[in-house]
Amino acid sequence: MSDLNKLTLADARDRLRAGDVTSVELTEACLRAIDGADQLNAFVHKTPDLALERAKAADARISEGDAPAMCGIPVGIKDLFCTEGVASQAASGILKGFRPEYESTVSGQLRDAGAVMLGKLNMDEFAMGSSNETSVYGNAVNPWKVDGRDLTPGGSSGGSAAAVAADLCLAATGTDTGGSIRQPAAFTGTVGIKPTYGRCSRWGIVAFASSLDQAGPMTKTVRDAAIMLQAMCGHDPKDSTSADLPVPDFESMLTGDIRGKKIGIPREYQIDGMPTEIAALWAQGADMLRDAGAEIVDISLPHTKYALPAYYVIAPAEASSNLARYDGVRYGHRAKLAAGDGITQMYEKTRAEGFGAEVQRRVMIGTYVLSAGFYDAYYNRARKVRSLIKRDFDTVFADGIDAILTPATPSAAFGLGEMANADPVQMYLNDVFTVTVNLAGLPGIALPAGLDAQGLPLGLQLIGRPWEEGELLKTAHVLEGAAGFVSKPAKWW
Ligand SMILES: NC(=O)C[C@H](N)C(=O)O
Repeated sequence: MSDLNKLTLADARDRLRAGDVTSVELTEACLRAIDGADQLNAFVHKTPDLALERAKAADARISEGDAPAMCGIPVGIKDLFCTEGVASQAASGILKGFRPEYESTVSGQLRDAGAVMLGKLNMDEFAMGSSNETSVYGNAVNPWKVDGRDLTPGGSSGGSAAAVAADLCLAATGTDTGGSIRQPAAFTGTVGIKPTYGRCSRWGIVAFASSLDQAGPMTKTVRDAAIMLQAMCGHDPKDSTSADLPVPDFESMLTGDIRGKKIGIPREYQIDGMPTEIAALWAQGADMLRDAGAEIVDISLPHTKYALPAYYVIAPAEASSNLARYDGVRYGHRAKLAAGDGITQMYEKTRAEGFGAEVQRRVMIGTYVLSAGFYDAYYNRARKVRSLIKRDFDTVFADGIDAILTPATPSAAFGLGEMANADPVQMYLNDVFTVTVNLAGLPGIALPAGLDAQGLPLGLQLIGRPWEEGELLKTAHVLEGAAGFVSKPAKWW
């Protein structure tokens, strides 16, 4: 059977359970697709032998009637997740050759549920970036193209998004610190959900900014996101911020009924220079939800404009602390030393060689804002702003708002090279609609809702109340159905 790689996760699950198809067949179809897609540079470490071994084990489980939903499903894992015995580099030169002896909790949960890892996916170095261009492996390429121009798949989970959009895997893991799941999803016509902070364990995921980082699924449909998220959630005593809360059956919540829900439209997200197509799509999204029986309410989140500067103080501050561990002693790369070099030169040379320019920039910014003379002026201030942003959301939710609708990104996918060489702040502006959600610890989902005039996908974002991913997925599912986005990129790779 050909084209099995094009199935949705839900269809594949149903067909596996019905005995229509085997995990080995699904896995082989994905491995063929991956081998034919080197130009996309999405998979940076392929594990075909391991995948086939796991697929056979999954088939055995399914035939015994012991089949959790993810059993036998071929997936890609972002290079930020530590995977036992398999290269895990966070797309950084400093982790070259690192093969963890342990598995991250989330990828371990997927493995234990029978999911089949096909390999590791490209990303921005240490998840710092919005275009995948800071990767030590070179950037992944968006399967969507216009006028023969290569486009970014977004970042940092750009390899995950490209792989799902190009049907190289049925679904992938991503992580999101300031938009890294939702922006690439929007750029590639795929679905990505960042759950509430604390929903998915961070244990074994290379840390960027620990108070913001969350894992989540990247999938072809909202239903697939519900199924995969279920398998990624749960309490983990190894992560002190992991929530000890029951995980609802997300898929069963996709009832299609959102009558009476109150959807907020925040006026501060109407930013200067927003492309008219994005403004129009946003308005259409609101109309679709209204037509489905929701009430659309204008709301205000007054501190929104301070979110981006606060994020780009807090995230680098935490990164500078987290990345201090890469010193040439414990992990990966160590610089060659000259005669007479001491430990200080070893640190300096190793870190100068091992980290790329964006990572170095963030370590320097982070160190600066945490330094004794500037701590109050920058870091503490940013933390206060963060509290105000969270309070904005608390207020609208207390007023009865169930979810908030915004654009996912301020533009469609841009050309590779277009922003990488510009002022870094231009790149940071990509996160204008997404960082508030991380700062407030809320769940947010991006889903494809239309095409721009050039034929590129555009995404909308829904932001939910804390711990209400099920309700958020329900609303997203209705919006997905109404938007009827079915386009796929034309194959050129
Ligand atoms: N990690 C993320 O969520 C991506 C964000 N654009 C950043 O560079 O911080």
